[in-house]
Amino acid sequence: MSDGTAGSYSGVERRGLMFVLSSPSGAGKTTLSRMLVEQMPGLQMSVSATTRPMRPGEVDGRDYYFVDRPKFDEMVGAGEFLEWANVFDNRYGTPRAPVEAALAVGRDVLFDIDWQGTQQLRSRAGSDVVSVFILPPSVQALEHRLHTRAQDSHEVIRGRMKKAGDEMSHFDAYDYIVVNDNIGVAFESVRSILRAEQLKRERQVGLDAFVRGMRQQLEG
Ligand SMILES: Nc1nc2c(ncn2[C@@H]2O[C@H](COP(=O)(O)OP(=O)(O)O)[C@@H](O)[C@H]2O)c(=O)[nH]1
Ligand SMILES: Nc1ncnc2c1ncn2[C@@H]1O[C@H](COP(=O)(O)OP(=O)(O)O)[C@@H](O)[C@H]1O
Repeated sequence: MSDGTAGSYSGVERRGLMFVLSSPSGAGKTTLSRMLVEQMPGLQMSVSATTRPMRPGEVDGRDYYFVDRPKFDEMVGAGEFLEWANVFDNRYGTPRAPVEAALAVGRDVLFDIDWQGTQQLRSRAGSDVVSVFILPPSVQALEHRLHTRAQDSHEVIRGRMKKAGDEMSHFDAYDYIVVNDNIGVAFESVRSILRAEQLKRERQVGLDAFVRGMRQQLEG
């Protein structure tokens, strides 16, 4: 089935993009990421490595690669990360190889990373990066969501609420801002952003040849 880009008609691949979602903890990026991967064909989630403990229900290799600090540092030393950062006293990094493999075949990659990682990706990949910052509708809603997720201790939640303001202060470095109040509305916004970015002229490699071919047919 065609995805509606010229590439899928002419046989020329579309240029893959790097789609980044960031937000303060609890604003909904994991939920939105899962919905996107389920509903957008060809979108691949980047699975990060982290030194933080696994939460109930998380699966190693699906949600994160859970590694200890020496292993993480070894990966840093071997240049295995596209970017990495310290977040909430733990380390998080994006493994380079799967991202490069996906982009090489024109697939889009979805990243759930913080503002520091987004900045690093942007400085490496420039206009191939599209970034969206997710805001909660209110501080009360954010705190409520962290408690109802029920996966972190009260102390951890307090720490994350304290850092939410810092994370939010970086909203102005992002291309798009979505307030996640109603999840269906927020999802539709994020999905539309991705779809529009996929259709950007500069991402559709081979348009010249495609249009030239049709013009020749019309003239001949
Ligand atoms: N720079 C960077 N940040 C990451 C990476 N993976 C996750 N994060 C960020 O680390 C923060 C904490 O993530 P997590 O422990 O899963 O908590 P949650 O945001 O409450 O679900 C979030 O802001 C994530 O976006 C990564 O590979 N690199
Ligand atoms: N729009 C929303 N309305 C109500 N609850 C939400 C909404 N979006 C996400 N949640 C819930 O809030 C909690 C935190 O969401 P999550 O996606 O884990 O956030 P993050 O990945 O940004 O930390 C989860 O329990 C999730 O089900």
